[in-house]
Amino acid sequence: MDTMIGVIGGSGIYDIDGLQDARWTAVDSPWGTPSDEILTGTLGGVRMAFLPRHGRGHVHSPTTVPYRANIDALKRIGVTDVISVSACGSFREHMAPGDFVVVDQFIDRTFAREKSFFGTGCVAHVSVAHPTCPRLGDACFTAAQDAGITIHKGGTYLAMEGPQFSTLAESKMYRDSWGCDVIGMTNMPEAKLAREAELCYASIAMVTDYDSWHPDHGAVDVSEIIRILMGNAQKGREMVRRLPALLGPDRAPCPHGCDRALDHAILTAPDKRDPALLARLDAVAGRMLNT
Ligand SMILES: CSC[C@H]1O[C@H](OP(=O)(O)O)[C@H](O)[C@@H]1O
Ligand SMILES: Nc1ncnc2[nH]cnc12
Repeated sequence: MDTMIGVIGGSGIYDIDGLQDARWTAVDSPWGTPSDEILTGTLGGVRMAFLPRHGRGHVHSPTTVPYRANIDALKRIGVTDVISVSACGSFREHMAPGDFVVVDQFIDRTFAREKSFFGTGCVAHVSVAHPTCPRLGDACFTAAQDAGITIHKGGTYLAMEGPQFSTLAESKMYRDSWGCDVIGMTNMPEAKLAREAELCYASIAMVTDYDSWHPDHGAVDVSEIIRILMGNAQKGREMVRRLPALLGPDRAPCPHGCDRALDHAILTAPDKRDPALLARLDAVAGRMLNT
């Protein structure tokens, strides 16, 4: 199978550079309109796809990002591996603004979003015990180190609904009681949906601030976030540029089974399945439903 690296760019990242044969293409999805057109091309002989999570011009809020359409559209055009790059606040002194974190766990506190491709007429339960792909995360870690970025391996991301930042009490609870390392508003349900779509998913959190717990930093200040974000975005592009050489054009099955997540997940009996839902699942779950 050919590798196709899909990059979902968060706040501050609305394109990537260096792609050969770059073109923005509208992709139709039965799950709605994706956040924007998708920028496709090749980098070092590997096919690439880039989707700005909030759309060019930052149109979608964390709540209204069309997460299902985005993941479906990426899978539909052949993406095999998804790298999410996101701005985040930090709960750890040593994860400083400007640093990157390879996220490997999440606590999902979002509540106003569609979180599954499945439902009445085709019920499925996938495991998200290990919600990210270590193979992909390791490649990002190496790429970032090669680019001279300070990057931390492993971290728990608290996904909040937003759009407001946390209260001081919430910030302290997430840090002290819940053991979270970083906080953002978008990686859930994105990571869960990627797993349902059998896509390898790695999340790189780019620290912009210390949220509100830090005694020396006080409240989160968007103008300061934007300033840090500009530097982070350039570093994020440097990391992405190095990924094709590390992942290569030929893709073996994922050693962690991300691409087989649906093997034992679908519960609804074949004769009870809703044809309309099955039709919408053509890209996400076609491997399981067309047999
Ligand atoms: C710009 S501050 C808040 C905003 O930034 C993050 O977005 P993304 O995860 O897409 O980089 C955060 O989750 C909030 O949506
Ligand atoms: N402190 C914070 N909380 C939530 N999302 C963020 N994105 C960037 N900084 C953040």
